[in-house]
Amino acid sequence: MFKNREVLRHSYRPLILPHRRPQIDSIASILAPAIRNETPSNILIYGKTGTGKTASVKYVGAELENACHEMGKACNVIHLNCELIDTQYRVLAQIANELDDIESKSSDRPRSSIPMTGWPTDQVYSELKSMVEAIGGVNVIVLDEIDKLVKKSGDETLYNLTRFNSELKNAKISMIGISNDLRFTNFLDPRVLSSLSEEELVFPPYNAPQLCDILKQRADVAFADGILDDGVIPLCAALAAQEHGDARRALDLLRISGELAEREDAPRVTEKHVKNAQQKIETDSLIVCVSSLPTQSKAVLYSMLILSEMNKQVFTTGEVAQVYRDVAQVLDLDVLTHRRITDLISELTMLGVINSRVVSRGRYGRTKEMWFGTGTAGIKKTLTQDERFDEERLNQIDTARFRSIFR
Ligand SMILES: Nc1ncnc2c1ncn2[C@@H]1O[C@H](COP(=O)(O)OP(=O)(O)OP(=O)(O)O)[C@@H](O)[C@H]1O
Repeated sequence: MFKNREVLRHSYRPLILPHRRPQIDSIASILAPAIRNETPSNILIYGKTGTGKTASVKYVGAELENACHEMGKACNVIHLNCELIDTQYRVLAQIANELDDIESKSSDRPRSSIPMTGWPTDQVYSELKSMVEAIGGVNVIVLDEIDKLVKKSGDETLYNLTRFNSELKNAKISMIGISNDLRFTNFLDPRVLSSLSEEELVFPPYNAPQLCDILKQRADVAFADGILDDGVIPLCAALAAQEHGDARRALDLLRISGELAEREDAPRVTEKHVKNAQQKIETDSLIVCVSSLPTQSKAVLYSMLILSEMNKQVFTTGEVAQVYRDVAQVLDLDVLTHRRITDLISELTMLGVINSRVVSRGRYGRTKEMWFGTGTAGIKKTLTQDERFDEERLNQIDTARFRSIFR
């Protein structure tokens, strides 16, 4: 089935990125001064998930390093993922480590010894400064998922990095921030924001024909010849285009469709495999979402499961609240107010764990009705894997009583 499955993985970096030429050209022209040993403007890049931001920045970064290398100019591009590196200390230490790795290949300068924890931040900062100064040239620091850094540690790191240039004589620093959530800019000091966003670029979502081109390019290398039915790529592209034009989702759909076909020894990948792949992705993400819920939300959800196991397809907030009180008691949780339960139900709806609608009951006012969209087996398994949802305790809930109330 597969010639090279790795090509469909997120980590694979294609040599050509269809439909990103304008964005790539913009980044390249903003970074071009590095070739003349001048400081490029800082860039803030924004776009929904899977719109090729990271891939495009890495592509231009590699081209820039090559071009500078050929012209004998010093230039380093350091790419940090702030989901993992989310404190000022780690950002500074990681930049130092990466510069070390790059430099140790081309010079016999002794390696820096900044540990990943332990030093006062001031010391890390001044060690990094002397290191950058010794290396010289232009250093482009890419802070991918920059919103995570700001959320965790505020804007101090960015403030310090933006004032770096004024303290350097022999070297230059420029920054690229990448994010799919612009709300983080509300937490930035206006001076930091204006410095970080000297240039701003927006990556629009891909539409279905564009996703088709991206998938075709990867599929040619990934799959054995003629193994994909004609409708497979257009269907993956259409489904991912509905999902805010996410190339990562499109690639996942194509890879999982192939894996499902392979597992059942099918001769070809068909549209049926794509539909099953879509369902698998949705179930998997639902399970990840349920497992990360706070305990009280899990208790509310468990109450809904009890109702659905009584063959109640649709239930109301009042019914959920009634069952919840018993669930909370057997699990030794504080019993929340009706108001809080209503809030948690709204959150579960927003997360897509349950469906709900508000219905009018004439002179009795309005009430919320809710129901599960997909099967509940995965949700139940995930909830009962939480050690606080002890089976023995849950068995103490008097479901027979509810059966008689809610008949
Ligand atoms: N134009 C493109 N051509 C080929 N592959 C692409 C293209 N755009 C994105 N991809 C692929 O889609 C996946 C996601 O892309 P990328 O990581 O660049 O998205 P992103 O916008 O940075 O997403 P996030 O905000 O979630 O980090 C990667 O595997 C990447 O190779």
